[in-house]
Amino acid sequence: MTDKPKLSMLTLGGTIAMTSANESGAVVPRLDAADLLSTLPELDIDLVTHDFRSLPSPDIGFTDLAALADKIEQEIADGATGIVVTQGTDTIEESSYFLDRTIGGDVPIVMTGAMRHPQQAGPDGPANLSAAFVVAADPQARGLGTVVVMSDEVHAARYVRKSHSTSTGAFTSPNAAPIGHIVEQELVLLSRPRPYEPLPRSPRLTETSIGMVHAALGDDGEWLRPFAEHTDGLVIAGFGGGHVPSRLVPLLAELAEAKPVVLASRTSSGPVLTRTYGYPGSEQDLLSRGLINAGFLDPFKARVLLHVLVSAGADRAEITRVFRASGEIHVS
Ligand SMILES: NC(=O)C[C@H](N)C(=O)O
Repeated sequence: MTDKPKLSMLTLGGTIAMTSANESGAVVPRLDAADLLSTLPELDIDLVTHDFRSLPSPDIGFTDLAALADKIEQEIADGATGIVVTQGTDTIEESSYFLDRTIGGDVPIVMTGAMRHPQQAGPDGPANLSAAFVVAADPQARGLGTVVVMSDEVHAARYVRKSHSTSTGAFTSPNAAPIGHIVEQELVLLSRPRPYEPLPRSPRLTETSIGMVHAALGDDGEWLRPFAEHTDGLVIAGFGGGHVPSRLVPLLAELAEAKPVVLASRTSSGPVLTRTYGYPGSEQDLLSRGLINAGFLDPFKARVLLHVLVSAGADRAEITRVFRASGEIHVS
């Protein structure tokens, strides 16, 4: 009998696991869980490891995420009290949100990665991985859902963004703040996001296609109709509080009749408005034409959520209800 935390570690690749394959020095994913663990002091935990994928994170897709979620649920069913996932940082804000929305229960899922690869001076991977184990092993983390641990900060999956392309402090929670810190190898928890009911993962996840379009100055939207034809739903990342050029309005209204069209903001923080502006192409105009308000959800997380809902066959009323609940800021 042991009362050590029983953790499972799954590796997906990313910079944390990259080394150069030739003299060019350019790095690719090559390291496995044993390599990553060899950089840490001995851990006082019961640990099983799974080398799940070895990908740069731009290559992770919904098929990988669905398989990862299934595997994590299996690990939890087998008694894991915490899960650590390593992956590339480019898409961790999306994959963490996918896991957060589709896996229920209290077992914390802690994702981490690195901004500097192991061959650079001062690689951050070992420190991030060590911090991820601290969080996953701490009973306070039960019920937190999926979190991203980077630079000794704990970010809720629903808020976290990669906000810088190279900094080791790249991860922020623009609409909130980190929900915790790691101090002297211990978790200091500041707030707890309100738990969600898990959403179903449909087998149709892999064949669903949700498009995302950013509003841009002077865009005439000529290309939008052929683009939209190939999608099952759209996320429009509008200017400011949720605005587009007025000439796009008739087409967006037409599309919103045919498929779910979600309105987010391209600004990276702050919500889509509801009652400030009334000009053609404003938030009020678009919402009155059937676009669904993403609230505080950024366009990338809105796209993940719409993907999950559309693939599961949710109707417009259900999509609107889930977005209304998900677009709020929930901490206590
Ligand atoms: N820092 C990183 O991990 C970036 C890398 N391109 C990835 O996402 O796989």
